[in-house]
Amino acid sequence: MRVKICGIIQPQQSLAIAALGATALGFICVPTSPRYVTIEQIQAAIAPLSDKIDKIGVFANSDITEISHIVTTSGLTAIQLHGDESPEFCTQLRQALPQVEIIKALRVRSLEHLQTTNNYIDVVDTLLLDAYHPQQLGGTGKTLDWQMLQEFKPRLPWFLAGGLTPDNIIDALSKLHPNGIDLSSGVENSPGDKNLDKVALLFQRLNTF
Ligand SMILES: O=C(O)c1ccccc1N[C@@H]1O[C@H](COP(=O)(O)O)[C@@H](O)[C@H]1O
Repeated sequence: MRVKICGIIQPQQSLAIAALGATALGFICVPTSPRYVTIEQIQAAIAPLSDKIDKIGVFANSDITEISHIVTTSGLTAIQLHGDESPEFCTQLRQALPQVEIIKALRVRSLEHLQTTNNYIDVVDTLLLDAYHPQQLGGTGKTLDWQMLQEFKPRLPWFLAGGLTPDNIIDALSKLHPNGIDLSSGVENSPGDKNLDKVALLFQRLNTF
């Protein structure tokens, strides 16, 4: 299972989190986020990492020129689209960056809204489900209604996100079977400052599951 730790700012934490077992690290490229990182910060955080670690840039409603510039200059290997990007936008992004994994995040508002993931099946590689928050785009610590996801079995691999912590992860995985999990605020001291003890506890619990 893929394990993504998102919202990393400090280069030394990226290496430590990869060493603890993360398969993917996420970097927030959304300027309004308290976890926002510049291209230079991403380069510094990525430099010591092995090629086996996925380096995912998180964007929300950015244009293709900007995404392409950040991805190609920073060394990111995947793009997470966390805004209101349409399937047509994803198709155009794929044409611009054919080698890069595209992950479409959906901030799920309802069971009906969840069905919109069907529109992305042919145009992205991976789906990600996060909780809806009326004021914030992500990193909210809010959990999804896991019961609502019981029947979610898309044709694409998917990440479960939204309010996951070392304390609720086993409960989540006993109810749902995502291909990956994504944690941010549930393993940090303050926005962007990850708590390495919580990350270690997460992997300890995952290893016994
Ligand atoms: O973390 C942020 O600040 C952020 C800002 C804008 C878009 C997405 C963001 N983070 C994403 O939020 C989810 C879940 O976070 P949490 O575990 O509930 O804190 C995750 O996919 C992050 O990539």
